Amino acid sequence: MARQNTTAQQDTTTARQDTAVPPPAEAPEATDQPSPVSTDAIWRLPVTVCRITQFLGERTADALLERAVAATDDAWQPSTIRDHELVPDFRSSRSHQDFTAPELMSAIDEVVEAVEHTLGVSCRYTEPDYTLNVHNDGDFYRAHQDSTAEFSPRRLLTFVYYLHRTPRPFDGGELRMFDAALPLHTGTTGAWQEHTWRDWEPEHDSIVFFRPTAWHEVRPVSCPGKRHADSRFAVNGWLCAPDPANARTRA
Ligand SMILES: O=C(O)CCC(=O)C(=O)O
Ligand SMILES: [Fe+2]
Repeated sequence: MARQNTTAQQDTTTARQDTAVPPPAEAPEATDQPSPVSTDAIWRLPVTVCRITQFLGERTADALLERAVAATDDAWQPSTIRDHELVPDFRSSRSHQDFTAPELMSAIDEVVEAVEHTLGVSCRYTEPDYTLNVHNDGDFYRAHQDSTAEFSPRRLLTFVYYLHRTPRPFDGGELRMFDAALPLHTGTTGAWQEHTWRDWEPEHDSIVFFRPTAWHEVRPVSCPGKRHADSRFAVNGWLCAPDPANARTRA
């Protein structure tokens, strides 16, 4: 047990006692009494998020937003989860699979080394995989992980880049990042209602990076006018480990 320095310095009697050889410890009696020490302790570790604002700069971001707004109507599909399942009360938004943003990918390349160091991941030889997602009035995405041992384990780093018109034409839509709950004793992660979190604003021209195993959600969006151009736009993707199925076989 820690003791206060001041007491140790002022009280010489105590100091001498501290250095004396203690009497031999008696062997503890064997007992069937359960220990009163709680084994339900949980470490709550704030999850690390790397966030950069004004990431591409006004001109590039505004041009990207206009491209996103103008993206052809027929390529928008209701967003899916996991194995392309449609689960409207878990995820409500629309996704555009064919949207390309090479200027965003180059900018990510420029910062990825700093992000790797901060998050403790290595993205060597990874390939980006991304979609454009829009959330309009009433849309949301409930708490999930982007990768687990079973689903999409090749995703090594998540990025989400936000775009919207100014002033922000919607309310809500924060990215909620849950703190990691690490059990001292395996087998318990605590009740879901006890989890703690931090919300991040989906600010135009900002980007966040986090580990794909982190629990996160998109809070419901309120956009009463329901105009497509007033949506919360996000280019959301991952840096993925190469698919072993595509590896060249040795000659
Ligand atoms: O749009 C966001 O803030 C996050 C979206 C997300 O979590 C996802 O698409 O997996
Ligand atoms: Fe996600």
